[in-house]
Amino acid sequence: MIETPETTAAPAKDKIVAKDVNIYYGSFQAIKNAALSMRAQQVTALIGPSGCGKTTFLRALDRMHDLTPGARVEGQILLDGQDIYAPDADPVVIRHRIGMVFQRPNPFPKTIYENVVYGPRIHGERNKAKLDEVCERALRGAALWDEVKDRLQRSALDLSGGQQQRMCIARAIALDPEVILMDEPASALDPIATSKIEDLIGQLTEKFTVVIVTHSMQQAARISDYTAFFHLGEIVEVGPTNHIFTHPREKRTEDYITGRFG
Ligand SMILES: Nc1ncnc2c1ncn2[C@@H]1O[C@H](COP(=O)(O)OP(=O)(O)OP(=O)(O)O)[C@@H](O)[C@H]1O
Repeated sequence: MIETPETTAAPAKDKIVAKDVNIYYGSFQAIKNAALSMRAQQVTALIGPSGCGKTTFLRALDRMHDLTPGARVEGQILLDGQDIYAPDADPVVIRHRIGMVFQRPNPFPKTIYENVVYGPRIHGERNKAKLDEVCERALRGAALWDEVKDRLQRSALDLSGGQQQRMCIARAIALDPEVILMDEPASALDPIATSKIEDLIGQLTEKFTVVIVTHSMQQAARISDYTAFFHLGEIVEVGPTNHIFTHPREKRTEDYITGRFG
């Protein structure tokens, strides 16, 4: 067979694949039969109206529901083909490979340095030179090094909200994860700090796979490669972001992106 350029081009590899995922809080079903492939070193945005299940789905991707009383996840979530819910899968290892950044910056009441090296320290790293190197690399990766390099021993609580959020991203990077999950990481920030976070997310895909929940369709359009539209616990439509925003297949997606509901 003569191969066309389409068949020879290497498709982006799937990093996380969710199959037939159902998530319950007690008897309430928050996610229904969700299926989604999240490509390696791409940004996948999860959008949809409030309460549609975006955060619930995101938290399933690193087994955070293990910590929620009454929550139950059914189905498969494959990380590089391995089910993270398999009986022999270790949640500690999974959370090492998949980092999470929350909606509000959550610095610990410690120095900037201690915040960033927190993960490597609790995983047993004691070597000061190694920790210094991790700290610098993570802060550079989070585009914060130049702003804080002269005050690493000052309290992280003295940083601005936007700096705190980039420091939280540095704290996630310090563990050298493969995937970074972000739950509306810029929603508590002003437009300038938001724009810095958005620029940073673009740079993160040089190394990491990013999955981000956002309320802002403009933000999803600016920063993501793929977009999944959630509604009432279902993934209604998923595709390349420019396609979803210009040629949605489903009426519900079109109604949402044109502002008819949500
Ligand atoms: N811990 C919980 N216990 C019970 N129900 C919950 C819990 N967390 C979320 N829910 C419910 O699950 C549904 C989905 O919530 P979720 O937070 O995932 O939505 P969302 O799309 O992220 O919303 P938002 O955009 O407002 O943050 C909602 O009906 C919510 O009330």
